[in-house]
Amino acid sequence: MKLPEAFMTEIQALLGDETEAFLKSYEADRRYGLRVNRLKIEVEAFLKISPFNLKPIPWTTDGFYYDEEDRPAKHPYYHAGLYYLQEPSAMAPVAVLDPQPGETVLDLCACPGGKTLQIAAALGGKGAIVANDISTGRIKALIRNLEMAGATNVLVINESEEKLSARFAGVFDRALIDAPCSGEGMFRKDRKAVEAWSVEAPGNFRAVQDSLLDQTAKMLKSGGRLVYSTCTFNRLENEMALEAFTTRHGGFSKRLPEAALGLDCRTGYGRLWPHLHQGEGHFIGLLEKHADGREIPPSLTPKTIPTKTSQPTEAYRSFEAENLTIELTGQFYQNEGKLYRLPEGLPTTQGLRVSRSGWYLGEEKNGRFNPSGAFAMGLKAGEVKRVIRFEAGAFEVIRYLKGETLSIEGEDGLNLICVEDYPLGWGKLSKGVLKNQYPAAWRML
Ligand SMILES: C[S@@+](CC[C@H](N)C(=O)[O-])C[C@H]1O[C@@H](n2cnc3c(N)ncnc32)[C@H](O)[C@@H]1O
Repeated sequence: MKLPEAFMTEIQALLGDETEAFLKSYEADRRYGLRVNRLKIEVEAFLKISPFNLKPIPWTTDGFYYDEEDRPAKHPYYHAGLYYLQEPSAMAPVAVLDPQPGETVLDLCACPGGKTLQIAAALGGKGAIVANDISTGRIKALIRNLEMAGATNVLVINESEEKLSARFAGVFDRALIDAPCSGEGMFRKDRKAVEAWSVEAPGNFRAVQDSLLDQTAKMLKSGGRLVYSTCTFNRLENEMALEAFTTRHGGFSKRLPEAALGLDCRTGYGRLWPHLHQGEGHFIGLLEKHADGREIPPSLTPKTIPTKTSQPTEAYRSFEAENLTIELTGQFYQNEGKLYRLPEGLPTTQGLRVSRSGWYLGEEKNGRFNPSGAFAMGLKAGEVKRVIRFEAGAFEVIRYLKGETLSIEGEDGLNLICVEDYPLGWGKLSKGVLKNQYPAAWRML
């Protein structure tokens, strides 16, 4: 492959003698990655049922290489959200961020959401995530991915970093900036990325990268951790962006990623290279805000989100009593008949463009509550009174995922349809006929 001269000069400066090995890696086939969704299933349990040829990705505890011919996106387990398909080196930034259950985490450039899902799995449903992206068009895919994965504690926002930082000052324990960049790490898997690149490209991204860093600095708590990552190799968008940032903000210091992750840390930051790591490559900087960093003015300390209803309506509660074995707790929000459960402990979002206020439970129409597909995906089989379970290899499961009506035995009424023990969606059974409620947008083609 012909690579741009200016790009190769920078690679030579970074890699010296290793440049040849780097170039040779462009002849190798790309590797494919799958990350087990621990919101749905433990890694050990997944490995027992997985029909794929999996090999561990060294810098993760839940990521695996699979063979292209495995076609995991075609399997019912994919529709059950048991895993997410993600480029292997893209799994490293969240491994370095290392979010903990109960924390409040910002994912500033979140779409389409691979890293948001990884954060959600690490939190295990405890704590809250704000997933933001400037692109209105890309948010839809993010919401769909969150819903299918059963991530219920994510607030999705579609705002600029300036508007966000004005509202979320001092709120986050950890923040991820997976920044827009010149995409040099995409050259091997996408030849069009080479054509789109120009000598000016790295410099063109710096202004937005600097702004994302500056605004995130305000949003972290003292002692909070920031991961800045890109899928590009040049120093201008990586080391130099972070050195300039720490010069502008004295309250931050550089930390090295855990040695156990096996990243190349020779520049003082973490890197994955296609000739050293089986993946396309990534840059990862880890910074910590000093505990004695600038304090947040009291007027900006977070208040709980004000809600139109803090409790769900009668219609929801009667749906719950009829169909579930649990009673949902927490704070709820109802807007134009649509009911959400809010993530906990976040400031008010009034005046911000909120694309999804947490877990979308369903819609009330004419006094009746109709549950959403997202509600089904956030539940466990044991939390619903009537459940229909299909084997992964059963032809009914494919017919259900295609939106077809099925003739099956079971208890009349609303049923949670599962592949084995893992929810896929709802269906209403009446005298042996299952009316399919699988969302049209999620159907298998
Ligand atoms: C590398 S992609 C993020 C990938 C994502 N983190 C994932 O793992 O799926 C960069 C994202 O940054 C978004 N973006 C660009 N400028 C932004 C800004 N000023 N604020 C927030 N997001 C921005 C783009 O729309 C794009 O979705």
